[in-house]
Amino acid sequence: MRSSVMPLGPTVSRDRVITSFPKWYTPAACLQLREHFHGQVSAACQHRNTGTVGLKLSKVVVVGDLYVGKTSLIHRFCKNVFDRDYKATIGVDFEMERFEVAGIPFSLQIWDTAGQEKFKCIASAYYRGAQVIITAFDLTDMQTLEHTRQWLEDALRENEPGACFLFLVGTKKDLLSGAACEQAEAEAVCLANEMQAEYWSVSAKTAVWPPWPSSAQCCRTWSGGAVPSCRSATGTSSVRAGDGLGWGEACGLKSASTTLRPKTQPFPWLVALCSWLLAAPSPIPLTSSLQPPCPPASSDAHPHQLQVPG
Ligand SMILES: Nc1nc2c(ncn2[C@@H]2O[C@H](COP(=O)(O)OP(=O)(O)OP(=O)(O)O)[C@@H](O)[C@H]2O)c(=O)[nH]1
Repeated sequence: MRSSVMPLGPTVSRDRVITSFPKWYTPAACLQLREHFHGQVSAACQHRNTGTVGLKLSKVVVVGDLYVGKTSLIHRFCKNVFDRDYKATIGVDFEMERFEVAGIPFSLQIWDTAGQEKFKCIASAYYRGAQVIITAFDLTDMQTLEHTRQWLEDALRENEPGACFLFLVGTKKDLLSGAACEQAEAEAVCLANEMQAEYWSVSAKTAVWPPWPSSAQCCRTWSGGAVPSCRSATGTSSVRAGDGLGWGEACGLKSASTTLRPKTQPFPWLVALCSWLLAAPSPIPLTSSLQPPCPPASSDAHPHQLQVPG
């Protein structure tokens, strides 16, 4: 994983100061548990001794079919605007966002790539050096979900194996509801598990986060990096924890009655992304964050919840 040191810049805006990480979108859609944070990172955050983890700049590349809403997503996040008119991205575009995550100055360099075939050649030149690949698809057009495999494959080809954190993001959540939405999300969660990506459904239009999608209660069995299997389930008993490799641990499924807490952060999935990046900062090799995992702070550990003293 590559990372660069940034010069100290202006202070970040208040909504970019993150002191606790959000819960998963669904348990089945999440890969990262609190105990997966490297012990050194947790300790640095707890003591606000960020010198040990450094200032971070991370490159995020957003890929996916044309018209799925990549630009809209980024614009909502960076500028808090939504444009109903479609303007195709020509080649690539990029935005920079500064954060303070758990006391650590942190910058995301977000690359918006064109979905149109004719620009693919230009866009793919920018895949290299990504720490995060976000593969986006349109929840109302399941063909775009099928195409995410190819987009991801292309983006991964330009990067070192195992060097990127992956997200699968379903867009235009506001246009879909009920059974159709549940079906689309269930399929997407399965694919995300296969890709070893974290899944989120989002809407750039409403920026509102949906209630708990009960149909997405997929169980995940994961054994030491093998491709996970995925199937519907209503309970928790069939979940088998991974073999101690950290990322592979099953996701603490709760019963179908569990409800997603209300939105507390405008873009929890991007905050989740920060938490991933923070979990394995560059001075600490990624592999060392896998074993041994640092002990959970409490028995009800869940993803993205590294609390920092206020
Ligand atoms: N209702 C709704 N429409 C959306 C949403 N996100 C994007 N759109 C619309 O979908 C169209 C395409 O959005 P873009 O963000 O330009 O899509 P893109 O993936 O960047 O497209 P390319 O640049 O060609 O790759 C636009 O008309 C947007 O207004 C959403 O969350 N809800």
